Amino acid sequence: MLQVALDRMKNDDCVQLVSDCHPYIDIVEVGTGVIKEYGMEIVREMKKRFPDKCILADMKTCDAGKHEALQAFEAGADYTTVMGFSADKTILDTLRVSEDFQKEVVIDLLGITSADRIHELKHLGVTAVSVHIGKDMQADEGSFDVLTTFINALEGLKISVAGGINPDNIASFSKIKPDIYIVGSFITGSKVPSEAAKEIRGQMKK
Ligand SMILES: O=C(CO)[C@H](O)[C@H](O)COP(=O)(O)O
Repeated sequence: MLQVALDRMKNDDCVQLVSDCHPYIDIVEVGTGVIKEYGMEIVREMKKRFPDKCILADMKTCDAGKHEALQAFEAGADYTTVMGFSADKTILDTLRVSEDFQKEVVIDLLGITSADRIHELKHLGVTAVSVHIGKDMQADEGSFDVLTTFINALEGLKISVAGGINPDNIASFSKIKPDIYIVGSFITGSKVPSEAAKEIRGQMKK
């Protein structure tokens, strides 16, 4: 699946971009910064406007798990994100809320460097993770080592990948056999976002 990440964008531009890229995307990610700007209202609006798409609220929760998971799911999100380094209780609380709503928690592995934590997360009941090379880490080639380090530990999990994915580097993300490619800047920063989304879709097939 292709998840388009809406980051550093205005409300109307988010709506326009999803309308333009509609045939090529499966999941709409309302980025953390966009949520900080507009609050849960933007999640509510995206679900209302695009009921046929899955909506991911990139809450990046790291504490107060129950409250933030409730916020996301009550606003209509199908997925919410929780940081992998959070306390186990935070993760368990969000998983419990997701069961009540029959929605999904995606654990963001940003900042996790040891596969041991992935085994612990599985033990807690986590089923979906995002292997994420952060915006500020993308310049450091060493940050991409996790793609190799995590391969065995990821077995059995639903995997998303993110971190500056574009047609030139998508092959290096493919080696961990992701279920979901998360693409932000390459699509949102493109002159014709629908063409960029179509191109990524083509690369995903390859
Ligand atoms: O979660 C994110 C930043 O924290 C982004 O949504 C994710 O990294 C995808 O965006 P890009 O393709 O621009 O890296």
